[in-house]
Amino acid sequence: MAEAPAEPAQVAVRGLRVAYGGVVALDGVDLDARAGQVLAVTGPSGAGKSTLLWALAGAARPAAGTVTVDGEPVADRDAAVARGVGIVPQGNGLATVLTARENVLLPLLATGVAADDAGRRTDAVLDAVGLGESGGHLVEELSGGQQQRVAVARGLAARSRVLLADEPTSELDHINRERVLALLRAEADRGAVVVMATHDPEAAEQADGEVRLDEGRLTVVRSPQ
Ligand SMILES: Nc1ncnc2c1ncn2[C@@H]1O[C@H](COP(=O)(O)OP(=O)(O)OP(=O)(O)O)[C@@H](O)[C@H]1O
Repeated sequence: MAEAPAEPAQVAVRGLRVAYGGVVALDGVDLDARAGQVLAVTGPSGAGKSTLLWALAGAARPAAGTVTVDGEPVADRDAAVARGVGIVPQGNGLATVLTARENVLLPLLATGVAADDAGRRTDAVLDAVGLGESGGHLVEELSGGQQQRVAVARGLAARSRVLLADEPTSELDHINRERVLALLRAEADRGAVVVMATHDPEAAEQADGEVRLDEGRLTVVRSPQ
């Protein structure tokens, strides 16, 4: 994997339009997201939140406009990964026939992290999400909320410069939601750009800023302080 620069990331979206056939998912979206801040993306179902996150992750091809990280266009997923952009996808994207620990560990090994470091990181993030005792369980044996926390752990383990989290608390009880929000806050404090799509008004409230999508159009609800 190309080594991502150590400096804080700058994310900029300009005039972004993404369409799936005749369905316009994003239309003329402008956005800046800064290191050290958690930005919430809210809006009704189908408004374009996941599409925006995938565009930031280099996995949605714009019909118009640009997504840049550090001023460089994010043309595809490889380019995004090279700039240190990671995503916790909606629905978790875990391999259900692997253990929780393997789901966190294997991507680290695949990106060249040394085995002992990868093992330590994996155990630390599973502990952080409250799953230190469950690492050996197959994902398919875990509850939906436990699976969601494994996906968050996997996102944390990557130590991304830009961490995108799509509904990371949707399956969680109060205690675990607060735990995950605190971990996302810690990622921002570490210097990451954190962008979180959420339906949860209380989660959005805890973010530094909030933008809302409605039928693919973005408005700023609260500018980051
Ligand atoms: N792969 C796809 N093919 C066709 N249309 C799609 C595809 N993905 C999303 N869409 C459409 O694009 C629009 C935006 O979808 P998106 O998933 O980005 O919304 P969302 O705000 O994340 O919704 P939710 O809150 O329900 O997850 C919707 O009209 C959706 O039906």
